[in-house]
Amino acid sequence: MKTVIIATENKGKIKEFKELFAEKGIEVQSLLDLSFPDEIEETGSTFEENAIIKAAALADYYQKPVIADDSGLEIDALDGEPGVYSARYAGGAKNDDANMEKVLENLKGVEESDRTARFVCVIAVVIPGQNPFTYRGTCEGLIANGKTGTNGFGYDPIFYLPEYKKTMAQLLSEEKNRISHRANAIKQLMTNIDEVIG
Ligand SMILES: O=c1[nH]c(=O)c2ncn([C@@H]3O[C@H](COP(=O)(O)OP(=O)(O)OP(=O)(O)O)[C@@H](O)[C@H]3O)c2[nH]1
Ligand SMILES: [Mg+2]
Repeated sequence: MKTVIIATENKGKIKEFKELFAEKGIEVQSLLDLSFPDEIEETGSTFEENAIIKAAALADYYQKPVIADDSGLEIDALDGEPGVYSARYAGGAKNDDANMEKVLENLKGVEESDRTARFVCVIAVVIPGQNPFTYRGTCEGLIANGKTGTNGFGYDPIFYLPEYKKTMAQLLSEEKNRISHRANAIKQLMTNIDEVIG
């Protein structure tokens, strides 16, 4: 079976990458399967920069093609926050519940029509000796007034999809994997996947 290395330690992302790549008969190896020795600092100011930083760190070390996902939530009423800081919005350790509480607090009193937001997923591909390239997928929705649903990860319980009348966390994984920002970016990546898995 062909294998692709993904420079992530986020279990929610890994599950979705495994599901979406399994459909193509490709196995996924993540930072949870490898013994990469360093902590990767996400010092970029865009999803593209951070995704390239993560993929390049592993591609340099293993001398193999590597992909990475940098993603997050952009809320229009908060000028695009939490954006690249989505994982650590409430500070310190990554805590999905604290992050969602902070978003809900910051949007108190904001009317439904002004609660527009999108998930963004940028996938970077770094092949040793070549210029990196990226793919960007998005998914539009609204920030709900509270949390609903238990599937998915991150901000999914407060991300409402008017078309489905459900939050992202109420969708089955098959449904999320058809419409999500990550699914959208992976679809674009698949057009070039032979280069990445050699
Ligand atoms: O509800 C959500 N559904 C999603 O589908 C989703 N995708 C991303 N996010 C949020 O954005 C952060 C990414 O930050 P991020 O790209 O730096 O990843 P991370 O730090 O969690 O792991 P790594 O890949 O860097 O190892 C994550 O932690 C989440 O809070 C999502 N939230
Ligand atoms: Mg991260």
